[in-house]
Amino acid sequence: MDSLQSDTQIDTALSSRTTENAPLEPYLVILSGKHIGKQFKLTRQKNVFGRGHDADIIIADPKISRRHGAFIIKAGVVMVEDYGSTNGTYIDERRIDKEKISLLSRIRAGGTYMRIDYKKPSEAQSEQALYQAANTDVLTQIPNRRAFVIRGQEELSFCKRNRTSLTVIMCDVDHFKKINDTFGHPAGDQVLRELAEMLNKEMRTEDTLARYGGEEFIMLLRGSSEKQALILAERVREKVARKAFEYQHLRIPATLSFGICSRQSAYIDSLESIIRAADRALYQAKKNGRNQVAIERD
Ligand SMILES: Nc1nc2c(ncn2[C@@H]2O[C@H](COP(=O)(O)OP(=O)(O)OP(=O)(O)O)[C@@H](O)[C@H]2O)c(=O)[nH]1
Repeated sequence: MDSLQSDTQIDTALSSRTTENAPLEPYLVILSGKHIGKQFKLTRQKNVFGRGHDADIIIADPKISRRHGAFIIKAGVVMVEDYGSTNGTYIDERRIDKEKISLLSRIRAGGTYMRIDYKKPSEAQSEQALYQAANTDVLTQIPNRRAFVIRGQEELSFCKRNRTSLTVIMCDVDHFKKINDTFGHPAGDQVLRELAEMLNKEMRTEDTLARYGGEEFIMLLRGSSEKQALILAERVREKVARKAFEYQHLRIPATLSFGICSRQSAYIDSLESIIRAADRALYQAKKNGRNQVAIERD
C-alpha cells in the first residue's frame, strides 16, 4: 500500500469518526499474546516500546528487545521505528527500519501483533471493557473458548507461514462432579481459578491458554515438539496431584488428565482437526485411569 493511500485512510477515519469537541487520539492495539485486547494511548511524540521496565509501552514478550523500537507521531501520522532489535520489527510481515503505519497494517515485534487505531479515550475504554467481556472467562480471568478459536486461527497461519509445528494440549479435571458434590460448587470454582493460575504460569508469551469448557482447559503451544509438550503436561500433572487446593479450611485433592497432539504445519488440515485429535487423546487418558497424559499420533 502506498503512503498516499494510507494518508487518505487515516484522514477518512479521522473525519468520519470525529465528533464535536472530541478529537481522535492514536492508540496502539495489541492483537495477540498475553496482552491481547490491551490498548495503549500514544501520548508522546516518541513512545518507546519493549519488554524493559523503562519502555513507555511494556510488552512482556521474551522475543521483544528491552528497548525494541518506538512509535513516533509526526503531523498526525504514526510511524514505527526499530531500534536495531534482535528479532526486528515487521509491517505486514516485511522487516522495516522506520516506516509510516497505515490503518490496515499489522505490526509485529517478536511474537506480538499490533495495529494502530484512532479513537476517543472514552471509546477506547468502553471498547477495551467490551473486548474483555467478550473474550475473557469471568471465573478464571483467562481467555474463553471464543478468544481461543480466534487466536488459534492466527497461530495456525503463523505456523503454516513459518513451517513450524503447533501443539494442542487439552486438560480436564478428573471426577470434577464429585469435587462439587463433596465440597460444594464454590469450592469447585476455587479449584478452577487456581488451576487456571497454575497453568497460566507455565505458558510462554507466544502460547495461549483458555478455559475451553466447564472443567476443561486448552493450551496452544507455538513451535513446541511433542516431547516438550509431554514434559510440560507431566510437570503440571504432578504439581496438581501433589497440591491440596484450599477453600474455607477445606483441603481439596484434584487430579488432571491430559491429551496432546503435536503436528508439523504440513500435517495440519485445520484448527478443529488438531483440537479433535488432542481431545481423542484426552479421552484415552480418562479411559486408561485418569491422572495421566496421553498422546495422539495419527
Ligand atoms: N464448580 C463448578 N463446576 C462446574 C463449572 N462448570 C462445570 N462444572 C461441573 O463440572 C462437572 C463435570 O462433570 P462430568 O462432565 O461428569 O465429568 P467429571 O465428573 O469431571 O468426570 P471425568 O471428566 O470423567 O473425570 C459437572 O458436574 C458440572 O456441573 C463451574 O464453572 N464451576
